[in-house]
Amino acid sequence: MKDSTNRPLRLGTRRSALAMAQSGQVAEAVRELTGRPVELVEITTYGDTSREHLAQIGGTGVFVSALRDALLAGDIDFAVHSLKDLPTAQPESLTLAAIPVREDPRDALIARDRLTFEELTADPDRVARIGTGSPRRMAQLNAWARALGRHIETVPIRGNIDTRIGFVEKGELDAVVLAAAGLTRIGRIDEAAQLLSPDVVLPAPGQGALAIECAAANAELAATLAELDDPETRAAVTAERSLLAALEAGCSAPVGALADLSPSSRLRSSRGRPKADEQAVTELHLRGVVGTTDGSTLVQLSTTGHVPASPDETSVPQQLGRELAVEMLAKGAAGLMGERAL
Ligand SMILES: NCc1[nH]cc(CCC(=O)O)c1CC(=O)O
Repeated sequence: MKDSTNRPLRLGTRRSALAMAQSGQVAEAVRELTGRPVELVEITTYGDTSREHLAQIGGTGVFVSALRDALLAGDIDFAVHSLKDLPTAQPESLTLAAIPVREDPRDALIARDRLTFEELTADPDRVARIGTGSPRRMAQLNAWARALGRHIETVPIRGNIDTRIGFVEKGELDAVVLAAAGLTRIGRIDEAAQLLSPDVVLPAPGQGALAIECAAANAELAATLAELDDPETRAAVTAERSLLAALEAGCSAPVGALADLSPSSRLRSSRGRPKADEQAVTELHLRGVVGTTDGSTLVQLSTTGHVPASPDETSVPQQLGRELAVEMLAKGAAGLMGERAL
C-alpha cells in the first residue's frame, strides 16, 4: 500500500455477534494485506435498538445507515456489511470496494429434535410453528407446506441469531429459519437440522456475501481493499440485486434470488481450437421468486446468460437481473409485492 503511515485503519462494526465475527475476519484479511493494524470501532444502528418488526420499520438499510454516516463523517475508514442488508441504490459518496468470496447462500432450519421440515410437518394433528420475520421466508415456507399438503404456522419474530435460536431452545417455537452464512460465521452451523435447497427456498439477494465499503473520496484505500474482491461473487450478487432493484422492492419484501456461476466450455467464437484472443465465458443462472406471504401464489422464474471472464464484468449480470424482473412483472409479480403484511 502506498500510504506509508502506520496509523491503524478504523473498521466500523455493529456489536452483534454476527457483525463482530464478520468484521473480525475482514480485519484480519486487511491486516495481512496492508501490514497495518486494524482497529474495530463499535457503532450502534437503529436496526439494533428497535423492537419493531423489520417489515414495519421498512427493512431497507436500517442496519447500515449509522455505519455509513460514520464513514462520511470520517469517524471510520471502512465498514463491513452483510450485502443482503444493503439498499440496492449505491450512494455516489461511498464505494463498494470489495465483495469477498461468498459463504453458503442457503437458508437453514433449526428445529426441535433436529427435525427436518418434512418431519416437522408430518403430523397432521400438530401444526408446526415456524419463526421468521422475513416475508420472503414466510412466502416460500408456506408454499412448501402447501405443496406437501401440510399445515404450518409462520410466526413473525426478530432479534439477533442467538435470540432466534432461543425460541426453539425454550420450546416456544418448533423451528426457526436463519441464513446458513450467519450461523457459520458465529460458529453455530452444526445446530442446523437442514439446509434448505434453493429449489424450495430461494435466499435473499446477496445472502451470504459481505460488502466492504469506504468513502469514495478515499480512492487509495478503495484500491487496496479491492484486492479482497471476488469477481464471481460480485457477478452473482450483481445479478441478484439488479433483479431486486428492477422489481422496485425493499429487502423486507418477499423477493428471493440466487445466481449460480459455472465455468462454461463455450467460447466466444466457438469453432475449432481456442485462439489466443478468445475468451472463456462463465454461465450465469439466475433464479428469482416473489410471492404472497401465505404462499398461495409464487411467481418463480429463471434465466441463463453468458458472462465474459473479465474481472470487472458486471453489465451482463445487471442486464440479466433486469430482464428477469421484466418477465416476473409480466407474470404478475408487482401485485404480489404490494402485500407487505406479516
Ligand atoms: N437480516 C439480518 C441478517 N443479515 C445477514 C444475515 C446473515 C448472514 C448473511 O446473509 O450474510 C442475517 C441473519 C439472517 O438472515 O439469518
